Amino acid sequence: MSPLDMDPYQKSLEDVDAALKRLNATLASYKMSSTTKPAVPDSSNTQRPVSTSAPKARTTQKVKTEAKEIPVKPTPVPKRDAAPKTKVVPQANGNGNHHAAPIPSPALPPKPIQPSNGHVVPAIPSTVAPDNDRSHVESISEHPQARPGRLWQEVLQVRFCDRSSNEIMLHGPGLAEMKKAGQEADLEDIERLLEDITSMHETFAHGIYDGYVIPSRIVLSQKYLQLGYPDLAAGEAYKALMLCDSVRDSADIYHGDVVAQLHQLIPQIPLVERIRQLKLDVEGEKAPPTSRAPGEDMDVEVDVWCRYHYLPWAYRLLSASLMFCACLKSACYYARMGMENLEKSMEGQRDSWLDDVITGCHSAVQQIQHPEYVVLPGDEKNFPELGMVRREVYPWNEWEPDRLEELPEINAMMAEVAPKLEVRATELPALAVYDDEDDEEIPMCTQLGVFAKEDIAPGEIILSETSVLTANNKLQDSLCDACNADLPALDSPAASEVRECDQCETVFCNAACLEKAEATYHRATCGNDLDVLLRDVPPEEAAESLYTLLLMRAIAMADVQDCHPLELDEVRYIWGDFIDEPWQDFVAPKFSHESRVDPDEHDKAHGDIVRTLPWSFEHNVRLPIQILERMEIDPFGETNYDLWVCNTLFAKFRGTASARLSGQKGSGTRARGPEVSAVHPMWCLANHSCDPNVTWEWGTNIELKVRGEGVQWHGKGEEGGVRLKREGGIKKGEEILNHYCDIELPVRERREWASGALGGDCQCERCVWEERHEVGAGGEDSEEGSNDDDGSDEQ
Ligand SMILES: C[S@@+](CC[C@H](N)C(=O)[O-])C[C@H]1O[C@@H](n2cnc3c(N)ncnc32)[C@H](O)[C@@H]1O
Repeated sequence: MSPLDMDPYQKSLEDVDAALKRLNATLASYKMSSTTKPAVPDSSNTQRPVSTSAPKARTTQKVKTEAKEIPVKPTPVPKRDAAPKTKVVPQANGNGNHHAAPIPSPALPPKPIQPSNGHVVPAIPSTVAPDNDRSHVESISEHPQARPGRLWQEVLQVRFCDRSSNEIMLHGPGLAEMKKAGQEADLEDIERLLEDITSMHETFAHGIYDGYVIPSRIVLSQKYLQLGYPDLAAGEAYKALMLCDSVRDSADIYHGDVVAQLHQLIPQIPLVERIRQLKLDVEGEKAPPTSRAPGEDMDVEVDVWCRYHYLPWAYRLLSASLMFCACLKSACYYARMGMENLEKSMEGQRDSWLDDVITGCHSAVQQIQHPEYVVLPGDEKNFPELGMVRREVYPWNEWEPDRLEELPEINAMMAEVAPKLEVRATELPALAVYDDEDDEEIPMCTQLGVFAKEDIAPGEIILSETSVLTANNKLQDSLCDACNADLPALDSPAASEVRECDQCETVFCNAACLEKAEATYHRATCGNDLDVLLRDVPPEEAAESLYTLLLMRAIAMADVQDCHPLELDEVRYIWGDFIDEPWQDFVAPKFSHESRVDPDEHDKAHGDIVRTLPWSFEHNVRLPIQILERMEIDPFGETNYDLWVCNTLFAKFRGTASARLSGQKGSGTRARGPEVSAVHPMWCLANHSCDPNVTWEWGTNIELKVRGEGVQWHGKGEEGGVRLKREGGIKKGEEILNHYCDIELPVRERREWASGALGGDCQCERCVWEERHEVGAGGEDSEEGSNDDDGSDEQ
């Protein structure tokens, strides 16, 4: 067959193969000559790029120090008896080239991708099933998975610097600004970005190792950033950084997979560029390769592409995204790491992005004027770390149910715990978007509420629910791990009922709780030391860590029950106080120098969308990834636990999880923040009022009890010298009104307490009246509340 008869694709493959062979020969000769040069240090030289480990030690595998790596925990041996699902848990392997036998993903038809030329081309196909040894990969024609499609081209084009001129390129190919940066965005741009994000999620979910392709993570991070999700962008950039880190460390659990993916990707980059990069590396002696084993020609390239293109992008995206999310301490930390890395690799070259991030963070700190929060301008280690991000049903979230359509299912669940109650749609003030300074009418929204199906007498318990979606941050085993009830005293008769897991000694209040735990979550957490991540935290972090512990339990439940975490009964019907703003109002973020250095511009990186979800790098990125790793769930390959899923879970837990101080009642000990928390999915459908008709109590079960009588408050008026109040008991059709705060407090304190759960200041009749009258009376609210509420609990 003459070359003219050949299919042009086949022809180009052969050309590339021939060129590769020539390249290998050239490389071999370079290597021969370079071994004679004493100036080229070996892989243990001081040029080894700094570890990207987060401010705290990263994974369960090892703690890295500057001088040496100290193994602290052997690779956990798989211990679950349940068959693995679609996930593949990477195994530590020493040489980095062998995988645990992967269970292939179910064969899903790939989604067609619309390329820019308008022709429908096949979707990015999944990577072919890996062979056991991929270190020999040298020829692109052996790897027919070269992927067509615009998106894959973007992945292939990720570049950071032009190494021939030693200059930093102004923009990576994926970070072209939207057509109308700084203005209402072009809907076509948005649609394209959303399609791309969804396609990438699908690729990560169904391609066996696609989650390990570093530039794919970078492109996804860039796309999130363009759509005003710097929180999600930070998550992807952090993952890219972890993967880059693993490339340089052959003992890292991800090393084999990441290197294998780069072996497959790099041959798809134009040969002329590959050769230029390699020649610069070999001739330049600027930054000798670090992770190459003898005879591994391809690893030279892997190292070069990682170090000069992927790693700098990961640092840029991570530090800038964290700054946009007001996590200033970690933004500075990663910007400085990025600078250090770049200076080593590129002879003192500086990156304006990273410089801007440092400037932007310092300016932001100077703007913070809080009497209780004083940070010295240069004290980066104490910069603030908590921001707010968008709280929404993400456009690609297919798990959120239409609760109005699924009312029959919800009511079937309600009937099991509260036979006299039913769930219905109701109109509520939309507090999260209401600004009472404006004095405008409060916008209303349709949500769910709980109603009586019949007349109910005072004192009756109308709902009794248990849940294993619980958490406590006490290190001592004084609570049942499943229901979080206090364990009986050792000398009490009930002590004989207490049970222990025979593998890990976790304690349960009785055999039923042990059984329930085993069936619903315990296998995922048994013996993997998850407690140490989050328990016994300082009081100021207690509430935050409880939400993360709830997240951990939800992940364990989904893993053991083999479902998506957003599908869990305990989670599915919970409303996360999402704010769905129309995309028409979205303002395309700018990525200019000004938008980075000026803190007033940082908010605009969120697309001018209302933000109500508290967010921190530690609790929303680093800890969730650590939790997954400890549960032996692959954070790169298992997309059910993506960081957007974690954000959605956090949104659902905030405002619905009940919390209490365990064992504090009358104990006389100093309060140290909430220690126990739980999500009861039916209980939390009842709305709040500061004049409630029920009280609640939480021990083993959570219970709603009908009040004997209502709260006495001035606004109810008087009749014949007697103050009026709500009658005891509940009439058929009446709404069940719970309370999310201590109703004996004055209005301002009640509002402050409940605002986290309500999304804003309570506007119930009592609050509105008391606020109005308090103002006239110099803020005094001397009214006495009913004692019917036990006041011991909080939500
Ligand atoms: C625990 S859930 C209650 C059930 C919720 N309505 C639903 O549809 O799932 C708490 C959320 O309900 C809404 N909510 C409850 N009580 C409210 C009130 N008095 N005023 C305004 N919104 C209320 C807030 O959006 C709050 O975040």
